[in-house]
Amino acid sequence: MITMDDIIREGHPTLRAVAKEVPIPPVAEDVELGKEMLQFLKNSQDPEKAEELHLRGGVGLAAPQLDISKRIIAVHVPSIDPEKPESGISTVMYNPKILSHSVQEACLGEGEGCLSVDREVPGYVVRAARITVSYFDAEGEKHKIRLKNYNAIVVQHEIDHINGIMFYDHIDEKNPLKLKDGVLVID
Ligand SMILES: O=CN(O)CCNC(=O)c1cccc(Cl)c1Cl
Ligand code: NI
Repeated sequence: MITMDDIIREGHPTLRAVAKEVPIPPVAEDVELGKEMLQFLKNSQDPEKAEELHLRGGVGLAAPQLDISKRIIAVHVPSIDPEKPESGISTVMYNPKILSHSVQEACLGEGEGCLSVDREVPGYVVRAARITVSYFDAEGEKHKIRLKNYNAIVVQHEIDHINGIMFYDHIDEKNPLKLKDGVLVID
């Protein structure tokens, strides 16, 4: 079971490496890893389990954060609207790839956090508001999906991880709360 002890922190070189593509269909070890990454996210969002296991909450996780330099990410973003269960996303992506993205940009009003960063880094992380992502699932099936708003932001944060990019690389140091016109602020 993955716990916080398995997560490497900033300064560890693996967080700055470009991770390697995995064989498709994923081998058993990579399938198992994906399952454990998704379970970690679910545990981290369960108040009892999170307390019992001392987990910080997370909506995404990338294999490099476990010192595994492979292009595997997991996302578990519950839908905020029970009437629209499809508005959340819960999946493991192998070799995810952003095929295209909107010109329109977006950021989270509260900024972003990272389990590999043991400090608050204030500032807007401006990303594409909408993305089209292709990825392979645990069975080796290819998917092509369009994401927007919070789901799109989270997947971009995770794909950054497999490219050695940290969320604060996107923050304008001189003026972290600067917002260009037209950037959608997501709350
Ligand atoms: O790489 C994944 N993590 O570090 C897990 C912890 N961070 C989050 O869940 C998180 C928090 C805020 C905004 C975004 Cl986009 C994300 Cl992803
Ligand atoms: Ni992160």
